[in-house]
Amino acid sequence: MRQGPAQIGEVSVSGSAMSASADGWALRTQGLVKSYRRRRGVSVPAVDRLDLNVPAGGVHGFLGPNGSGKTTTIRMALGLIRADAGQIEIFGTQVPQRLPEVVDRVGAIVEQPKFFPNFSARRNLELLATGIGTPPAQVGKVLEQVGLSERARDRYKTYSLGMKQRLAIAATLLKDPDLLIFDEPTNGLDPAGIHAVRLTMRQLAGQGKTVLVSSHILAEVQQVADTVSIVGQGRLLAEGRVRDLLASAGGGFVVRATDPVATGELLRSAGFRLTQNPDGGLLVTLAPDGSAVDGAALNRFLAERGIFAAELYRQTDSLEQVFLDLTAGVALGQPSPPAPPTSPARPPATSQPPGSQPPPALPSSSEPLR
Ligand SMILES: Nc1ncnc2c1ncn2[C@@H]1O[C@H](COP(=O)(O)OP(=O)(O)OP(=O)(O)O)[C@@H](O)[C@H]1O
Repeated sequence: MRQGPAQIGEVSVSGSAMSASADGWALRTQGLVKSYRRRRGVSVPAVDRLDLNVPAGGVHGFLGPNGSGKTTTIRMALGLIRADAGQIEIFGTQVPQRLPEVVDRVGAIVEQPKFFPNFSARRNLELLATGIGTPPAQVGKVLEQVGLSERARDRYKTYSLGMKQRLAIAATLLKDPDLLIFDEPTNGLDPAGIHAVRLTMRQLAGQGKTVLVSSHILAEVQQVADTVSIVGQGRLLAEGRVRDLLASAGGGFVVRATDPVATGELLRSAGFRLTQNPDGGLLVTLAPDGSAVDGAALNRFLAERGIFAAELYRQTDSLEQVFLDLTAGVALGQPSPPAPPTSPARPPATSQPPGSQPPPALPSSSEPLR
């Protein structure tokens, strides 16, 4: 980082300068760049001058559409691939240069880990624990932490997808890390599985850990994250507390119809922007002309096509809407909007466990947000 660790946190919060220890941040990147070479030798940036600030403690959502550079960023932070430029710190320690110093404080699921299908969950974890020199007693503890104690003796191959994912989380907990990095942990899970993983993430945060969770489903992470970084095309679009970002959102309309698939297709083909509402129904966030949705016009549009919504109501709280506002009118796959001005970081005042205090402020969301 440009600032040495001692300066990290020399910031102004509510008008008063305060300093935070380097541990005030779990992970930070500055000017991070990674390009991949495509056919004909053209280099395309997957991560583009990314400044990421993940406060220590709490759940931090790393959000953005498919292909926005989340996995690439995570892989660089874990030393799995090399950055072209920029810097990364984990708990104030520069990585990958000094990764061995912090590696034990980090647990990550980037791809589905391999477990032996015919071994029980407990046996699989015992093998892993032996491999990394963790006391076997830790196995029972991590199974308890992810709510798998009851099924620990069942064979891995009999596990549901959600249980497999929770076992993967348990594996990352064996080292009792301070920072957990989960790349799209709810991919492919049913609502019950998603709920269980969410609950696990909240519980881990409650124990003072930092959970960095990436997802392309903004609405889903909105329910579990204290703070988020929203990226688009490799660049930071917004960062801050979820509640601050939501306060800036324009909202949309939720439509509940008897045939949500057909209704969704109809709306999409007419040019409406929509997404799945986390509590059910379709969340229509933008009218075909890119303007805010007019509830009466939406109702009329549906009725004229023989669709009578069982419910249609205004929904104001949506990170999806924040994202759409930030990329206003710029369709995904188009050039990204200019990067937000780099504002000085606002790290937590202390490194207390997050469960005991509200999430710390992040770089001002008022800068990148309108
Ligand atoms: N090994 C690779 N070689 C070439 N291009 C790559 C490679 N890995 C990723 N990319 C490209 O880099 C961009 C960012 O991909 P990345 O997987 O980091 O995005 P993501 O935000 O994690 O997406 P998703 O939500 O789909 O997982 C994409 O355009 C992708 O096609």
